[in-house]
Amino acid sequence: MQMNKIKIVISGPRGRMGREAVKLVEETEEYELVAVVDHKYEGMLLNELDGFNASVPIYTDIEKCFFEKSPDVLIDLTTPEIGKLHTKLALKNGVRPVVGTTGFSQADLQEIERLTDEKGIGAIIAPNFALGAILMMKFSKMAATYFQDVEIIELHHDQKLDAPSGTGLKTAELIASVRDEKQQGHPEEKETLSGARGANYQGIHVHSVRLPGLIAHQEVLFGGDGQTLTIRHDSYNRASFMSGVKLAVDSVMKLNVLVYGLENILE
Ligand SMILES: NC(=O)C1=CN([C@@H]2O[C@H](COP(=O)(O)OP(=O)(O)OC[C@H]3O[C@@H](n4cnc5c(N)ncnc54)[C@H](OP(=O)(O)O)[C@@H]3O)[C@@H](O)[C@H]2O)C=CC1
Ligand SMILES: O=C(O)C1=N[C@H](C(=O)O)C[C@H](O)C1
Repeated sequence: MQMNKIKIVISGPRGRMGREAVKLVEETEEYELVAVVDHKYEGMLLNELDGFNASVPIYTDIEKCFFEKSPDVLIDLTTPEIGKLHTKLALKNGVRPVVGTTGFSQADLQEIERLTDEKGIGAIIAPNFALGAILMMKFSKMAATYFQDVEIIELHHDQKLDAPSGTGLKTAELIASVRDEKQQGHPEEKETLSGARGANYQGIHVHSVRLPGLIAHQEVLFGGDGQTLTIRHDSYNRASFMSGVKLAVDSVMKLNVLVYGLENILE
């Protein structure tokens, strides 16, 4: 009996994450890569570019791609502005988005949720696909019920466009959901150098480090009476994100709502 494959379009295939996602889709028997979306190379085949084997068309017009290829799922790994646009266009065209792209605001998430509800199809926005990072966030939320004082340090490569990272922000949101807002540090503390205390999400300070040599890392530091607890996760390559991409693609086919964060579907 012939299996119905999940038809997938990847947006941002030449990027650091996009290349890994192309490999994942090619290597997964139940998936079919039907096209890719880029902002250049219209009309070419992906395997005409260095480092690719897949003989699928490259589109620069995502709606034309959806119309001609009727995919089930869009995997978006682009930039904050393009990722938002692609997610909305996917939903408007009945395609289920799996979004790794970060830099979405609360207003963006609300608009996307409104679209999923209107269309009755699922979407997944995952600030981090790495299993260990999802556990780091879950453990941090758990620890925050015992330790109210916490600071987040996220560390990334220096080509990253958004700060704080999607993971840093999501971690702050999860912690804030289980603790009362509080001001940390001395009530009269003053920054003598602007930004010294980092960004502030409901009293949680988030510090963003950008350096060559790094990939994706985060420490969540909790302080209590005479003790600290540090929860740390490190991604040393982009393959670390791919089992989460697969989980998201498989899950989105069964959803009819927006899921923001893989912690909501990880069993
Ligand atoms: N959720 C997760 O687990 C992870 C999320 N990310 C996020 O994924 C996103 C991509 O990261 P990364 O791969 O490192 O970034 P890259 O910069 O390596 O890749 C982005 C790609 O998108 C391309 N692009 C730009 N505009 C368009 C467009 N209009 N249509 C299609 N493609 C376009 C870029 O092309 P060009 O280079 O020519 O501009 C580039 O090839 C980021 O938002 C990052 O934060 C990253 C890692 C893990
Ligand atoms: O840009 C990256 O590289 C990453 N982005 C995501 C984020 O903003 O949290 C996930 C991971 O940290 C890598």
